[in-house]
Amino acid sequence: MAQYTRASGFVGLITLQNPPVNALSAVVRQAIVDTVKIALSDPKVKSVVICGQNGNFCGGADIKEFGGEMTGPPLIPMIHAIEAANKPMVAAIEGNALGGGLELALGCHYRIAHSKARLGLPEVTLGLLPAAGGSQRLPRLIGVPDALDLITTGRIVTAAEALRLGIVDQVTEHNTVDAAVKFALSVAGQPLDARRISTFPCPRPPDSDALFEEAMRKVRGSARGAMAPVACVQAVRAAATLPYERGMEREKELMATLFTSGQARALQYVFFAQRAVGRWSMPSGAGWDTSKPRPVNKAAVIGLGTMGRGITVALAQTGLSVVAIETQEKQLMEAKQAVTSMLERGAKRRGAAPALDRISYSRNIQAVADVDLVIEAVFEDMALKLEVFRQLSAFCKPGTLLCTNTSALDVDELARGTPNPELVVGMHFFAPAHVMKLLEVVYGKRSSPQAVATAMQLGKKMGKASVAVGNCRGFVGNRMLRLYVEQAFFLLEEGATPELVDGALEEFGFPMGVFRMSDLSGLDVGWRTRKAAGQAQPGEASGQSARIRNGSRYSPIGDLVCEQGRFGQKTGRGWYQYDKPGSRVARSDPWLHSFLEQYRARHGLVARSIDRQEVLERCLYALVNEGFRILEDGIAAGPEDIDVIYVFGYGWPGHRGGPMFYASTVGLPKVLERLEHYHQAHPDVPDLQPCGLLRRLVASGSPPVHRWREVIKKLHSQL
Ligand SMILES: C[C@H](O)[C@H](C)C(=O)SCCNC(=O)CCNC(=O)[C@H](O)C(C)(C)COP(=O)([O-])OP(=O)([O-])OC[C@H]1O[C@@H](n2cnc3c(N)ncnc32)[C@H](O)[C@@H]1OP(=O)([O-])[O-]
Repeated sequence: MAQYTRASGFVGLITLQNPPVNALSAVVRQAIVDTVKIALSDPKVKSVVICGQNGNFCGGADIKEFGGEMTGPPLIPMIHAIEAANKPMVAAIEGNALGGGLELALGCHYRIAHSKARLGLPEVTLGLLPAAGGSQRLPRLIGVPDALDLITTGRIVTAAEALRLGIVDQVTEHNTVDAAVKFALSVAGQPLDARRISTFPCPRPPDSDALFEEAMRKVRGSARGAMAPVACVQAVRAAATLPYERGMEREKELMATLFTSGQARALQYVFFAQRAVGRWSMPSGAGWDTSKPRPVNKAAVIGLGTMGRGITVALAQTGLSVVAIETQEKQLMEAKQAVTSMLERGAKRRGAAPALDRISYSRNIQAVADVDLVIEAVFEDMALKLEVFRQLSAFCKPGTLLCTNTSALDVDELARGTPNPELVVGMHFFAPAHVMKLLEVVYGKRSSPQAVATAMQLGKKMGKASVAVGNCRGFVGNRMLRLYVEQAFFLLEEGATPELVDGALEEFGFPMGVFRMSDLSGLDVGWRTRKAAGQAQPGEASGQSARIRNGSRYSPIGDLVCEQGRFGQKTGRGWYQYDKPGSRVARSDPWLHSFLEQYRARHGLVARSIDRQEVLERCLYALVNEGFRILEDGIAAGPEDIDVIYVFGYGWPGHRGGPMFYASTVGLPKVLERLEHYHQAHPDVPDLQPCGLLRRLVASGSPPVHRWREVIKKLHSQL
């Protein structure tokens, strides 16, 4: 819908009305076409202002329409008609002007933005490109380098930066529509040819071929197989090398290759999955719409190691007051310095003032007396955490939420150590905590829905993709990861190399394969977990028993490599070798290859040729299978929860949609058949046995992923 009114007697005012973001649905597009016609034929009207209802200009094309047949007037001619208008068309931009919304504004002759407005062409994040003239008009307006940056990254800019770039003509602190109407009156009757961006020559940067080759090299390097960033470079290149009409044809061609691609569907699934996880629920039935969060005005962080420092920064950047507590003087001073420089760097990037004054530091745990929520981030040791929770329960005011950043310990056991277990939840951040977008909010058996609601709301405030999950060993992310790593170890036993396994996973789209990632995070981290679980046993046992734990196959390869002091980048040796400790460039290590041959010989294992397909199937299907078990156990409410966790916390390529979405694109019957095949080949690996829920979904005709929640709900209601 779009409403037409007159403002100040001579200005036609077109207001987009499609809450919550005024997306350009078919109905809205038709209404724009109609109201623009009315305004241009209204003799009283000298100029026209286009704005959005509810302080939001326009969130772009209606993504919900992409899955179906496109109806209604197309965007491109609609915007052309606005640009060709014989009366000044002024866009009054409040809130968001994104994608087709910014393209609509670029079709106008002038753009007035509120200082809090956000502008951008994020289509690439949806597996698309700006296909309503954005890839042709933006380079003509702001130049190729800045347009390339915005279009290939999908970066959203503030009004201040948009003014500096030349995207908008004016920024106002006051009512934007009033300012736009006043401006529209001031330009009434002025010539417009010089304001029609599509007629602008596109400034050709010196040596533009080199610039585009460099841009292409860069996006291919970071895209990890994603098609859209590459198409975005090609579209902007068309703007720099072709006349506008031919550039628009090229834009259309490129968009056609993307629009129906699996990658675009996967990224749009991730977009809606991110919104779906915000509508969280617990097995009790309580959820986002029935649980009111408690207000959090002041928070505390206990333990200022790497995680504690990142969490302190993430909290302070929300505008909250934070008490940062570390009992050791030296660590406290070091942490203060680290937090200060992280805040200053972040503020510089955002062009804002660092929130240094929001943080107070203390060595005394009693400083938590007036906070609303505490996040504990001390060393991963149950006895230590229980002691901290005991003290917190003594010093915190009634009702203070006690959150733990543990990544592996039992949240219920921690809660049992306090007088109010209903106030205890896990807030599992990912390193670096002020950068990584994922937050697992872990509810225990006694956690109150209000505690979960509060943690989820705080997560959203920190800009996190927050996912509510049940308490179990490894929660969701790490629980699935164990199966993925285990298969990688087994593949080494059977003849693969770290290079082969990592090559297959990186070709799939992961930023790093399992062994390069292990070298980065430190092999000793996993070793400590395996030792704590009683799996890793010292020394080199030989024979079958060395490779069996609790009746199942176990690979001691990782333990044996650690016993050599090879912990990865930090020791300069791990699965790969590095020039020196701390360096990041991995090189194949002949020592590791001969170690693998000797290991196989000692255990009577014969290496066989393994291809990339088998690597993918074993590592990814084992992880997916555990995902189905997690859904079966009710630890995660739906596939979207698992997929958001893996895309925003474990480097799963967004253009593959996440593990559960990926399984649905491969086809559940295929995943089931392959798991049965590998379980038959490896009967000593019970985790390869297909999960009952997977069998059930296949038996019920493999419904599309967005319908799995129903099947799961029915399954749980029958239990
Ligand atoms: C031709 C052209 O070149 C191409 C092809 C395009 O234009 S492609 C499209 C390009 N546009 C985008 O990429 C912008 C996408 N949107 C956002 O980034 C954010 O939404 C937001 C604008 C910054 C607001 O954030 P928010 O945190 O305030 O609210 P929300 O929870 O996110 O959103 C509130 C509700 O609105 C829904 N929604 C948001 N944007 C939408 C859109 N463009 N289409 C359809 N629904 C949308 C969203 O699913 C949610 O629904 P529900 O969950 O309540 O049912």
